[in-house]
Amino acid sequence: MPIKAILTDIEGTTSAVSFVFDVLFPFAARHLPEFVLTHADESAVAQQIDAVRAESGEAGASPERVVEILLGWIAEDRKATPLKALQGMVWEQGYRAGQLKGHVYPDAVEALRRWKQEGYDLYVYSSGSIQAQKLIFGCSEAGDLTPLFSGYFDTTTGPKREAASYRQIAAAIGLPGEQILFLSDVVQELDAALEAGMQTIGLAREGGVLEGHETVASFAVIDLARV
Ligand SMILES: CSCCC(=O)C(=O)COP(=O)(O)O
Ligand SMILES: [Mg+2]
Repeated sequence: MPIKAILTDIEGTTSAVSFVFDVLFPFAARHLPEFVLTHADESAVAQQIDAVRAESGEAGASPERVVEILLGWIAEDRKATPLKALQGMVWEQGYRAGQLKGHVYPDAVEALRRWKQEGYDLYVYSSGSIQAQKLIFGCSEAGDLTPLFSGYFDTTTGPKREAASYRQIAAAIGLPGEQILFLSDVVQELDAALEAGMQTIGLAREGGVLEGHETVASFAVIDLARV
């Protein structure tokens, strides 16, 4: 069956790992403490603080202790849903103030635009929150790319290394897995998507092979007719 939709990862796939690690994460680490302490009583933030307490097992953690936990999670690149939600809120301030501009590889911008024009539906699945996904593409160096996308998925659907998450995404998109092509730089994510019946292509931007998956270094060489 032909591919009808493309589901793409962000970090290491459409966008440089260095942008996430050297720009986004340090920005969040710098601004998150004041953001959390200032907005702790607002419901959207309070809800995430409670989720940090639940996930860390520290039910009575003060807001200051919650900030310490969050900074530890940033340092270890933990894909914790409440951290990702709070990072998205902090990054929004940076993007709106013009301090951040989303990095998207030019080959990814070109291919995504072409695929959309050819009639493919495009979706995003990242550990970054849906808010953060809309920001990186909406405030990108190439302009607002959000009109290209038909939907966004994050860890509220499930972890990226579990097949069940991809089954749920296929059901939400309304297509059988075999008509969805998943792009990622992480072999465990590709394995999980394959197990759920999706087609896969690995992105190895520095070269190399993602074992068990067709691997390319750029979106420019992906030929959807051959998938
Ligand atoms: C949405 S940009 C921020 C990316 C992020 O926080 C992250 O953890 C990257 O995860 P990905 O699943 O895109 O590799
Ligand atoms: Mg990735």
